[in-house]
Amino acid sequence: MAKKIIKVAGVAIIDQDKNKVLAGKRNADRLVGGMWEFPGGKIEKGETPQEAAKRELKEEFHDEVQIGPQLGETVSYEYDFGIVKLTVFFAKLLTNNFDLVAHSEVEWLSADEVQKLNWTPADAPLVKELARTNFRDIKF
Ligand SMILES: Nc1nc2c([nH]c(=O)n2[C@H]2C[C@H](O)[C@@H](COP(=O)(O)OP(=O)(O)OP(=O)(O)O)O2)c(=O)[nH]1
Repeated sequence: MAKKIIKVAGVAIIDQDKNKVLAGKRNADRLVGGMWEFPGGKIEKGETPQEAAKRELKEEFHDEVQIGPQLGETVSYEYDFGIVKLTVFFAKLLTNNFDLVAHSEVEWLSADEVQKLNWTPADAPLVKELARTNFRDIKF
């Protein structure tokens, strides 16, 4: 049987003063648990990827974000449970609650630190792109 396509939107939250990006560690009991990711989740019917990203941030951190340009290209990655199509946007925080609902921890990283974490395999090309980005250059 053909594998299920799972459309996902995530955010690379950046702090342009500190020139850092935020990574979240997925709660251990979730699919692909314990790995680092771009906070976000599945795009629901009728939502744009940007709307999904904003909604997920509200659900996962109880925070509002402003969505900026896309990071790299949409990534397609085949897991045993389906094919994830992941679109990630740069974003900045408009609030600072950081209630951890879906993550066990978060970390702010400079571009040369991003590759030290154990990211989900789908994220590899996006993390590579982050590693060569100056977050201060991102325009909102
Ligand atoms: N948010 C996010 N998901 C990712 C990344 N990389 C990656 O492979 N995924 C996968 C893991 C999941 O299979 C899927 C996202 O689903 P999710 O479990 O986060 O979605 P959700 O919050 O809408 O749903 P759920 O846990 O309630 O089922 O995409 C990433 O960087 N960020």
